[in-house]
Amino acid sequence: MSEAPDRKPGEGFIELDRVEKVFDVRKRTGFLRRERRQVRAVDGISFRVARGEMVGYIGPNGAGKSTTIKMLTGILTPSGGRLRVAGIDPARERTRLAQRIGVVFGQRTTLWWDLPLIDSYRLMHRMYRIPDARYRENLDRCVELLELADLLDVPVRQLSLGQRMRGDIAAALLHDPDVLYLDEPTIGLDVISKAKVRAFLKDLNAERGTTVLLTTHDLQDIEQLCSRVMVIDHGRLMYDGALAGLHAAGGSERVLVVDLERELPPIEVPPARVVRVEGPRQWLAFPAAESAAPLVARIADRCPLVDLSVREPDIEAVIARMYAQGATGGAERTAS
Ligand SMILES: Nc1ncnc2c1ncn2[C@@H]1O[C@H](COP(=O)(O)OP(=O)(O)OP(=O)(O)O)[C@@H](O)[C@H]1O
Repeated sequence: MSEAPDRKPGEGFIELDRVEKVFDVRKRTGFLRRERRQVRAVDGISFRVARGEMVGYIGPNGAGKSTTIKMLTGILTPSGGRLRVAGIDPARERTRLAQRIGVVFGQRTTLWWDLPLIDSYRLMHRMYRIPDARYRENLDRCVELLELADLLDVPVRQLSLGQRMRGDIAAALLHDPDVLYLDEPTIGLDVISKAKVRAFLKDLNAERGTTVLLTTHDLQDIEQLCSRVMVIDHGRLMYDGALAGLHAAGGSERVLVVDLERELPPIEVPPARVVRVEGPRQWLAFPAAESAAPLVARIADRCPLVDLSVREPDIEAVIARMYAQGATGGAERTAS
């Protein structure tokens, strides 16, 4: 990163202090009647993210994730509280902040639909006034690591979802941002594309110290990329800590699916338990916070194993269980 840090070590690079966002919504309730209602999308959230951290920001639909990200980019102005990114107030200095942040919305593209990919990059080169040498260097690096060389002359509308996503990630990084907001970057991607995107983000964070805030419904994104996860629901921060702690708080389980050479009685490998058997295939539930490797080794030791896969719990289920157990007190950090 070329710019000097704005914050002293230990201070938050992204700082939210009791941030709120209230929307006024008007709903037609009769021929001439309209009802005014307030939606508290973000309800007093406080957190700090240090420079170089990679943090997952998760929650059910409508929890307030996108609203938070929009306030962090300056698209939306908070209704209350204090918010700073790299020492900048996003709503007041949106243009200055734009030089420091990159944003990828998985469901939308920032690329020009009808233009070849490279033309979008050339336009961004000018829009962000990126020095030529820096643009070249960043572009070459992204093209190599995101495997974009054969795609540069292809119009964006002809790219597959996975290709387009890699193109979008490169676009967000050409100006060397210190912070990257990723909103569902692996949504709809196949296993190979997901792995490529995750590997790239990991390298980016390790080599450049880019601070990453990641919104996703895919727990594997979090597991592979983030040491810390924040859970938001109804606009409030419900959990802030390690993913393992979240699993433990919700008592959530993963499922190991094993294909055996032949039909066998249910395998006994506590604490895992067989939850389903269909011919030579068995499903074993085990605590999500534990590694699958020792379990697989124990099964392979005593059964003729042909194939296996691990199914992750979905985020909604983990959060629902966390509520059911009233376990938010298990958070490693204090949630507001
Ligand atoms: N511009 C708006 N006007 C009125 N209400 C809004 C607006 N934007 C969001 N909301 C409401 O604020 C709440 C939070 O929405 P938000 O999009 O932040 O949730 P989310 O966590 O990103 O959900 P998802 O996972 O579905 O994208 C929802 O109730 C939503 O309907």
